[in-house]
Amino acid sequence: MTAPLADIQTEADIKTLVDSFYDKVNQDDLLAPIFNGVAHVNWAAHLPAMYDFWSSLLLGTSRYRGRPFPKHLPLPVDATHFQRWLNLFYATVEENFAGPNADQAKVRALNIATMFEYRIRKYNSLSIL
Ligand code: HEM
Repeated sequence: MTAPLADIQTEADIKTLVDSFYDKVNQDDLLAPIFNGVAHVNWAAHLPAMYDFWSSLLLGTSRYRGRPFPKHLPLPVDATHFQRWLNLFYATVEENFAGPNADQAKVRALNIATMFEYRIRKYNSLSIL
């Protein structure tokens, strides 16, 4: 029998979550070209920003002070990309963790992805008028 999974509780857990998630993103046929081909993401800077982001949301550390939405607005992404992003994120959480913070991670991701997708779609439809 395998041991039950623990919840997301420490900075090391946040790092596991973020690193495992972006490993999946980097192997994904739909998302990897956006991160690497379109946005040319500097992973050495992006990963620490994402540790801060998830640490703020899940551990209440308030370390993240950025505004993520503007970085997403110019990207060529639609609901398909956000659905894939969520699938990979949920899979990462469920492979590694279980508990209230793990559930919270999925809820926050779903809410933010839904809001980003809506705002990008709205912006793109208005700009062709
Ligand atoms: C289609 C899905 C998504 C794509 C393709 C995407 C792509 C990107 C890219 C290219 C960046 C900029 C990295 C850089 O600074 O070079 C970024 C930053 C970021 N993304 Fe996403 N993203 C997606 C969804 C999400 C979602 C759902 C969330 C939140 C749950 C999120 C949170 C962030 C945050 C916090 C940053 C850092 C912004 C900063 O530097 O302050 N992203 N993303």
